[in-house]
Amino acid sequence: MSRAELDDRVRSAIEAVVEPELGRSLADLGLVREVRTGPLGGVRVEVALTSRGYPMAAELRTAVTAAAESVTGVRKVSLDFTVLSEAERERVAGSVRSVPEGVSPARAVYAVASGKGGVGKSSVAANLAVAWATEGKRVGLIDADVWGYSVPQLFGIHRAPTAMNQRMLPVPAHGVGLMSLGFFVAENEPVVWRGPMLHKALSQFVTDVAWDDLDVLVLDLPPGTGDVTLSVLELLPDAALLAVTTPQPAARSVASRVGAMARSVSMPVAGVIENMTELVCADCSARTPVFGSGGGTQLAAELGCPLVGQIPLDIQLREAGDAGVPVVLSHPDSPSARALRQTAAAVRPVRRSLLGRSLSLTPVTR
Ligand SMILES: Nc1ncnc2c1ncn2[C@@H]1O[C@H](COP(=O)(O)OP(=O)(O)OP(=O)(O)O)[C@@H](O)[C@H]1O
Repeated sequence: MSRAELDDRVRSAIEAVVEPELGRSLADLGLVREVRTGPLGGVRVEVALTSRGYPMAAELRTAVTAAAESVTGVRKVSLDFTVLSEAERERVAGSVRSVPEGVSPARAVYAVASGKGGVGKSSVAANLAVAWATEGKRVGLIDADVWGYSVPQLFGIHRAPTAMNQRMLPVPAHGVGLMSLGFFVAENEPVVWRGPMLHKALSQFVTDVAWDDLDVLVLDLPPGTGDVTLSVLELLPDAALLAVTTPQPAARSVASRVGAMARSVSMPVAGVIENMTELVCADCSARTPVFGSGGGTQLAAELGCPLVGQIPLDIQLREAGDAGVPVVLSHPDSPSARALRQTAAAVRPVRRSLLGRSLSLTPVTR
């Protein structure tokens, strides 16, 4: 094969790599500056980064190097990064889109809620998002749990999002685009904002973020039935509720208030997820219902929706959350990861009834 042919093959392989922040190929974004192969299978590659402090350089280096090395005849890859000029950056930024106000950024929107804190709502939301992403869906996750945000920790991300064309880019991690108030505050700093400011922040997370044609948008709601939940419903009227509870009667009865709130604003309930269903003994397979049993089934019956999943108590789930890699990725064969994947497969979109909704239609009289 001639050097020119090898150059072409390496260029095609590299150009197919997807730039993680914008979710588009390097060819699309025009970021591959140079590919030059030497006589002994050495390749010099130059790729332009979209900004000086580009946060995904390590990931991009790994992906570009692997793509070049996958071409037969390539022995050694040397990759240099440069940065787009202002004019080039403006061209790329011009293609950053966001959804117009009032239009849903995703085909399905699920608001994950619980009656009280600590039942595992955020862990479930994070793992469902990753499970859908591993199925090939384009998934976004908004951490609407503004006072108790845990998405940065669960995904191991502690940096602010990149801004482009006056839009924030979702922070990519483990295949999911993320947005969280936690990305904007120093670690452990309390959030003391009140209702209207939080509503504004959430509305920016929906309309000022470049969510690009998502299949699924997951919202991790704060526990309870407060203002933030109502704000979310106002901003994303097509959201369907996924109610998380433990099997305990007390947890179920608080969760049922969330269901009642959803009904009062005509929000459909896509399902109930029972978390911490039982502890499975690693050595003897004995199952212990630490938090009692029946809560999920009863809540589903009360809300008139399916029980879409039962997730066991699993130390690997807790460890994975602490390590910043959701359990469906870090321990895919663990009991909780299996149950979470099954749950993701069982959730079906539900449409909100048009009854009682004001439609933006004007009747025509002849
Ligand atoms: N099935 C499970 N097995 C083991 N540990 C779990 C399970 N589900 C959640 N946990 C652990 O329980 C703790 C609380 O979980 P998580 O933060 O997801 O709950 P939450 O309902 O979102 O809480 P909050 O509303 O306070 O944010 C975490 O340490 C998490 O790792």
